[in-house]
Parts: sequence; C-alpha cells; structure tokens
Amino acid sequence: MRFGGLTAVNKVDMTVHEGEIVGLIGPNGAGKTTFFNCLTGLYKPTEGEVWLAGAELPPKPREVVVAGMARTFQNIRLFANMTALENVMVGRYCRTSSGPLTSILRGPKFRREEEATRARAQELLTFVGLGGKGEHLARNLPYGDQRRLEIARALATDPKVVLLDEPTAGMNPRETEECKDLIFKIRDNGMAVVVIEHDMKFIFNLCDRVLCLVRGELLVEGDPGTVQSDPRVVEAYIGGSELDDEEDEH
Ligand SMILES: Nc1ncnc2c1ncn2[C@@H]1O[C@H](COP(=O)(O)OP(=O)(O)OP(=O)(O)O)[C@@H](O)[C@H]1O
Repeated sequence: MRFGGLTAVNKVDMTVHEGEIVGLIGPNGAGKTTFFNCLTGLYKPTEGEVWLAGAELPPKPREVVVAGMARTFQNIRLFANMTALENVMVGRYCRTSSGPLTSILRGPKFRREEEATRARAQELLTFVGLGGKGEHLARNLPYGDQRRLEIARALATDPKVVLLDEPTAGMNPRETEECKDLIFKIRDNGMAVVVIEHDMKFIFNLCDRVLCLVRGELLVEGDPGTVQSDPRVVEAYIGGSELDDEEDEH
C-alpha cells in the first residue's frame, strides 16, 4: 500500500486459518492499521489481493463484511447516541433481507425479522459480557465496555474472520484479562481472529502465531516464544527493556 512516495505496507503476506488467533505487532507507524484497512476494503491496495474462503474480496467494505470479515477500530467507532443493543442490531442488518420498502411498511415479515435481529443482538451482548446494558447509550458506557460493544457489533455480522485493532487500549488489567477470555471464546466458536496490540504480555499469552511488522515490512513470523525471543524484534520494536520486563513477569 503506497501513499504517494510512502510505502506503508510492503509485500506483507499473511494467511490465517480457521480457529486460529494471530497477533500483529510492530512499533508505531509500522503499517498494522493500514494492513487492516487493506484487508477490509477501506483502502484499495496499490498491489495485492485479499482472499477469504476461496474467493477474492473486492476492496469494498460492505462486500468484505458480507463475505465474512468483520473488524473493530483503534479509535472506537460506535453510534454514540444509539443504545448498546441498537449498535449491535446495526451490525446484523447485513444479514437481514428486508429492503427499504418492507422497512417503511413495517409488515409482518419486517417485524419478525426485526425481532430475530433484536434477540440475536441481545445474545451477543450477553456473549461479550454486556447482557444487562442493552438499553444504555453507547456514549455513556465506560471505555472498556465500548470496546466490547464494538466486538459484539462485529460478531453480529456472522464473520469467519474477526480483526481487532488494539482491543485492550485503555483497559485496566482486569478488563484486559476478560478481553483475552472473550477472544478465546470467539476462537472456540470457530472464527479466526487477528489482533493488533501493543501489550506484549497480552499478545504472547493469547496468540497461536505472531507477525511483527517494521516500517511496513514483515520482519518475523512465528509462534509467540520464537517471536518474543527474536533479537531483531527486541531490537526493532521493543528496544530491549520493555520485552525483558514482560519476560520477567512470566
Ligand atoms: N491515509 C493515509 N495517507 C497517508 N499516509 C498514511 C495513511 N494512513 C497511514 N499512513 C502512513 O502509513 C504508515 C503506517 O501507519 P499505520 O497507522 O498503519 O501504522 P500502525 O502500525 O498501525 O501504527 P500505530 O501502532 O501507531 O497505530 C505511517 O507512516 C502513516 O503515517
């Protein structure tokens, strides 16, 4: 992905398998979010392809979601003045069939579908631990809850792959631990998960495989132990001290 003279992501090739949790790490500006934006059709990659379950995805966000790839954002993007439940229902609409006319007429088919959407959204709120907060306005939820709500909205699209951009940013240690358990639950439901994170302890305890990007290039890929101890990662990303601290905690 090039922006004028800047190559933000260069020849990064990643495969994610069903039921796998993959971490994407790298220093600020390494190209992690740009990579997500390429995968999800927010950016049209200058070169390269995105494939999901045997089909090439067009660089169009809605079609990517319908094909089965959903995401959350580094800077939370909820509908602030809608309730938590409504936010999740919005995610579900890519799977409902009511067109504009049915919605305006509000006939029996629309009402049945709307009820099913509401029930599924409530189920997903419970799944992420927000079962009792469906009627709260998104903007009034604590930060950690907003991040979980974004995950519920992504899950409402019935994805095969879920991309999480810094899911624990702004979370306290307890919320971070809960977030890890939630990601394991998502994986246990058969989805593949790709996670961008700066919290090394979190990522190395969570992922089956980790990719480290530096200046837009894939520096190292491997299991957490291999990546964690790779001197190039220590050098390029952590600068030594931070990773040593994390290792001390284990
Ligand atoms: N729309 C854009 N136009 C121009 N340059 C961009 C654009 N989006 C990203 N970049 C540049 O691409 C590079 C990679 O940025 P990106 O946000 O993907 O990094 P990141 O690894 O996600 O960083 P962070 O960890 O800080 O979120 C940066 O140099 C950034 O300034």
